[in-house]
Order: sequence, then C-alpha cells, then structure tokens
Amino acid sequence: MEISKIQESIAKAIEEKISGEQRRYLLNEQLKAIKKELGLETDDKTALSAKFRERLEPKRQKCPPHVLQVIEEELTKLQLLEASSSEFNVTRNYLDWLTALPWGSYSDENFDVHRAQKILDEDHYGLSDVKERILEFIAVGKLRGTSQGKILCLSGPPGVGKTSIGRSIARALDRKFYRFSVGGLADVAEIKGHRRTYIGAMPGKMVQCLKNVGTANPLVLIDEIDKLGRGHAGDPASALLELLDPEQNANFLDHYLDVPIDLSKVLFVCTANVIEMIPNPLLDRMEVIALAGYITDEKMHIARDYLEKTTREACGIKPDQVEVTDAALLELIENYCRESGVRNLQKQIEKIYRKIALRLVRQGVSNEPSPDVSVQQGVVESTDSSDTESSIGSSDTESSTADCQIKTFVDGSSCKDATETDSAEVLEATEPASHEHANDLVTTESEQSANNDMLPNPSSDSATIEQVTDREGNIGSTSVKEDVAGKVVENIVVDVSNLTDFVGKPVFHADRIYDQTSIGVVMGLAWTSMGGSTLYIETTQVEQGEGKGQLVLTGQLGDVMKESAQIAHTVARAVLLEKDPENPFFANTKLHLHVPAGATPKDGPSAGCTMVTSMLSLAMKQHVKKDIAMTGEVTLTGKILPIGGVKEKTIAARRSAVKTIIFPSANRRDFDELAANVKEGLEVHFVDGYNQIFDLAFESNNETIGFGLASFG
Ligand SMILES: Nc1ncnc2c1ncn2[C@@H]1O[C@H](COP(=O)(O)OP(=O)(O)OP(=O)(O)O)[C@@H](O)[C@H]1O
Repeated sequence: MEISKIQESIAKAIEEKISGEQRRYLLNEQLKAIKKELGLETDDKTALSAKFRERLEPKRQKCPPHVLQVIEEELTKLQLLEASSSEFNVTRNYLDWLTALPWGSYSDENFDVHRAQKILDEDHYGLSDVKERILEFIAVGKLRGTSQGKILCLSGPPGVGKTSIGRSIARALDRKFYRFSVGGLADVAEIKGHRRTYIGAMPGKMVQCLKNVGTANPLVLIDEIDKLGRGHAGDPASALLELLDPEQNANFLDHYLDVPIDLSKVLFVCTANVIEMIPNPLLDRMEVIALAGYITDEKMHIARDYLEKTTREACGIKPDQVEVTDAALLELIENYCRESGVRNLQKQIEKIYRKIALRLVRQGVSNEPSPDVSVQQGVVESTDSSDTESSIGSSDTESSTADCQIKTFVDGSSCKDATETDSAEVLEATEPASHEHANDLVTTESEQSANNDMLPNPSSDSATIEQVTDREGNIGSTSVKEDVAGKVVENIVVDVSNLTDFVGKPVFHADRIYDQTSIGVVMGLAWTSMGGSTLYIETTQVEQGEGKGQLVLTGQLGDVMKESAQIAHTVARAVLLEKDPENPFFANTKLHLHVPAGATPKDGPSAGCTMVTSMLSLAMKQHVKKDIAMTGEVTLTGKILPIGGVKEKTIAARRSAVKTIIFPSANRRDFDELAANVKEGLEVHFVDGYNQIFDLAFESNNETIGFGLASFG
C-alpha cells in the first residue's frame, strides 16, 4: 500500500516535470517561429551561417576554390549539428578562423628606393652597409615586381637595432608588421597549430598572424631564431623550415586549418645573436646581414639624434628645458654603456630624463598639452614606442619613492602612445617617426630659434619662464601653462660633474683592468653573442725547480681553449729554444695561466697566439708593446689560422683604446670590408706565423736584447 503510494507520487512528479519542459520547449519553438515569421530574428544557426557568409562575401572572388569548398561543406554541417553539441562549437570556431583569414588580399607594396632610403635613415643612424643590402633587396623587388622568395636574417649582439630595422623595412615596403619570438619554443604546435580534435585547439602562429594583420603579404619578424628549442614531440626547426622555405610555403599546411595556405608572398625577416646556432638547413636559405655593434662615435650620434629625442618626447620634456652636454654623453657611453648595442644607453638616457622630469615638476613646470595639440602629439609616434615604454616601466633598478613619483608622472602624462607588451605584436606600418638628421651632435640655439621662426602661431606666455618664452613652441606640440607665474624655471644641465646624480656611479668593467700590462699579461680579443670584447691572458710562475715544467689553467676554460693553452705552451717552448737555447725556463717552471673574469665561461682557439705571447713575456721577463691586442689560432708549428668576428673584435679593441691589432693574414679580407670609421686610428698587422707576432709584440725591446727571431712557422 505504502509502496504504491510512493510510486504514484514519483510518477506524478516526473509527469509534471516532463510536461513542464515540453510546454516550455513548445512555447519557445512557437516564439521562434513567430519571430521568424515577423522577420524579427533568425535562429542561431542561420544567424551564424549568415554572419560567416557575409564575412566571406568580399573575399569570395579571391578565395581559392578548395577553401571555398571546405567552407561550404562546414556551413552545411553546421546546420545539421545540434547547437548544444561540442562538435557544433568546434565547427563554429573552425569556420570563424576560415572566414577571418585574408584570402588573396594583398596590400600594395612600395618599391620606391628613395623613400625607403629616407625611412631607413629616419629610423637608424649609420648601418650603411645594412641599409645598402636592404635597398638592393627592394630594388630587385621593383624589377621583378615582387619581393617573394627571400628570407633575411639580421644577426648581431643585443641592442644593435635588429628588431627596429625589421620594423623599418616593413614601413619602407608599406607592409603590415608582425613579430613573434621563437626563443625557447619547443612545441611544433606553436608553429603548425593543433589538430581540431583536441579541446582548446588553436591554429599556429602564422595563421594567427594573417588573421591579425588582415593581409596575406605582411612582413613577419621571427625573433631569436638562434634560440629555437629542441622539441620532444616533433622538431620546431623542421616546422620553421616548412614555414620559411619559399619552395614549400606556397602550400603551408596548418594542422588546425587543414587547408593549404599560400605564404609565398610573406616577407620573413629573422633575427639572431649568433648565426652558428641557427640550424643549418634554415641558415642555408637565409640571406644573412650582420650588424656588429657601434663604436663610441656612432653611439654619440645615435644617443643625440635618436634616443635622446624619442626619450625626451616620451617624457613630455621640451628641448629647451634640458641640456645634456657632449661631455656627459661621452662619459655615459665610455663608462656606463660599453657594450656593443645601445639598449643600455637608451635605458640610462631614460633614467636621466625621468629624473629631469621630476625636477621640472618639483620646480613647478607643467607641460601639459592643450587639447588641440595633444592629437598632434599622438601622431609623433616613435617606431619603438613599445620598447621605450617597456624599459621605462621595467629598467630601473632603484625603487625609491622618488622614482615611483617619476613613473607616475611619465605614465600619466606622456607615454600614452605605447601599446604593445606581448611577444607577438602587430604594427601598421605608420608614417615616419620624427627623427631629425642633424649631423651635428648638438642642436644649437640658433637652429632652435630658426625652427621657431617657422612656427605659425607662437604663443604669448608670460615672460617669467626664460627659455620657454625665448623659444616657445619649439617642438610645436606643447604649451606651458600659466601656473608657474612669478617663478623663474632654469633649464637643467646634465654635465660630467653632476652625471652621477642622475645615473649613479659608473659600473666596473673588466675589459681594461690594466693600464699598462705587466710581464706575463697580454690583451686578446674575444667574440661572444654579446658582441666583441677584449680579454687578458695572465701567466705567472708558480715554482721553479729541475724538471718542474708544467702548466695549470684556470678561468672557466672550455675543452678547446684548454687544448689551445697546451699547444701555446709547446709553441712558446719551441720559440724560446730557438731564441735563447740556454734558457731552461719552460723545462723548469710550473706556470699558471689564467683568463679573467673567472666567472665567465670561455672557449675557442682564437686566443692561441695571445697565450704564447703571454708565456714568452714571462719567460723573457719582458713587457709586450703598450696598447697592443692580438687574436689568432696557433698551430703546433706556429702557423696562425683565421678567426671569426673581425668587425666585433675591432670595435671592441677601439672601445678599449687599443692602438695596434694583430690579425691572421687570412682575415685581411674581412678587415678590408669594414667601414673607414671603424678602422680609423688603428695600426693593424696581418700575420701568417708566430714569428711575426713576436717581432711586433716585443718590438721595442728587440734591440736591447738583441733577438732576431729566425723564421718560425
Ligand atoms: N643605428 C641606430 N639608430 C637609432 N636607434 C638605434 C640604432 N640601433 C639601435 N637603436 C635603438 O636601440 C634600441 C634597441 O634596438 P632593438 O630592440 O632593435 O635591438 P635588437 O638588436 O633587436 O636586440 P635583441 O637582440 O636584444 O632583440 C631601439 O630603440 C632602437 O631604435
């Protein structure tokens, strides 16, 4: 009895529930039908299909037939699927990607070489050989009518402008710009996409790029290609090869998209610090353009004409409110920023300008732009605004309250135009950044006032602010408000004497630890991914005694360098035997050879001749010639073999005030190709055998000791 009552009540509850749902479903369907009848709304699936068709319509003519066919099939499938099913979502997303891609839509390319030259000059100082190569490339594009089929690779140490040159090329060619970094990338799916069957599947970077830029011929900058990871599932290098190779990429197959896409019109530019690390099949297909680094003089120009200008604008400071003297800039370059690139220099300049901004604000200056000119300011966008912003936000190591205030000031008032933060970015190739090309290091007062004369509507601010009233409206985009009335605001001068107030004390650099090298110490030249640098080889005597001849090595030397030291020991012994047969130094002395700095791992054979010289200097108790540096691999018989990184090493030598360099003869061609300003003031010798190095290194002492080395090697 009880049981039948319970059963009855359960049956009733279920019936009520079912009929309620049926009722709701019925009413919903009726509502939809009525709305459809009235033309108020189409159902979800129809609306979706209509949306996709509408998106496809403008591209239909240019869209390849096989893609159109897939889209049609998928649209039919969409109608048949239940809207709540997971497959419906997969199909919808797939259609979304398929219809969003810029099938066959290309932006008009600009092959105007003069315009390209202007743009490249506007964005970068110097780099004439690099610019020339780019212009040649554009010229060929003009003659052929297309620039397809080339992969450029810009290689060089960090901060020499590889990424920003990439951007300039996009601007010069009028192509859209997209950048993504493959540093550490180990998953092939990042490039080729995931198969649609996986939950959360996405297409690869290239398809994302095309969707973002909206044209099928952008310039794609692939950053850090030398740091490509090694994948556990699939090899990213092979996937990149398929992407980059002009023979294959006309039919690039993304796993997600599953229809071939034509990437043959995409211009690929890669960047790398060391080309040796790029997988060979990739390197084979690239046209490598090397950027070696800058000498002091070039850095001065870059700082004055480019970095200072963009930073000043980014900080909202007017040219007449600040003066950074030549001497201060030189000090900054020589003692704070000795590396090959200019990124650190840019950071230091930003640091100075932030501090100046704070001082100006404390003095009561307000450079707030009036509403009508703020628009104008937005246009004056640096091509590198992102980099500027990211370093403004992150470079400073001091975290004082003052700095926080400065940051607020900078962010709030002037860095509005910076946008990108991600590793992938899209840039419309915009019109020129406002770089000037003054050859002089300083924009003189007369130039400034000449500029003023050309300005149409000089403001009539009160005479209380000296420089402002003198040169009002100099950059034509800001005006000083009256709120400092009655107060004289002086422009801030940054000179050598007060530079430490802005950037602190200079950092210690180990590249010139000896003013005059002592006995057993010789300067060599090294080449790393950070550019060239000088290094010292130090040799001392540990103990002496009959038959104690031995060599101890320190300084984090790799296997090749250790072997090179052993070879040097043997060569030095042979040289001494030849010069001074009675001298038993090497046979009876335990030597210690060290290469500072001990924390930096070093390897390679190019310090061979430096090691021999260092050991001989100790054995003969003679200094080597002042300000001499050398590089070259030495063989057991004393032959000198060629080395790499001639330009980087020459620049490093100049940075360290070296006067004489010794290079292997086989590197003469590399040296001859260097720009005149890089070679300026250097006495360079090319040698085949160690005997010539001996003569050069111990030159001044030869007469005194009466050595005349017979041919060795
Ligand atoms: N010749 C130059 N003239 C003007 N500005 C330059 C020049 N070279 C570099 N810069 C500036 O230096 C900054 C750093 O350059 P960029 O980011 O392109 O370096 P990079 O070589 O790509 O470095 P990384 O290898 O670390 O990616 C940029 O703001 C760039 O505009």
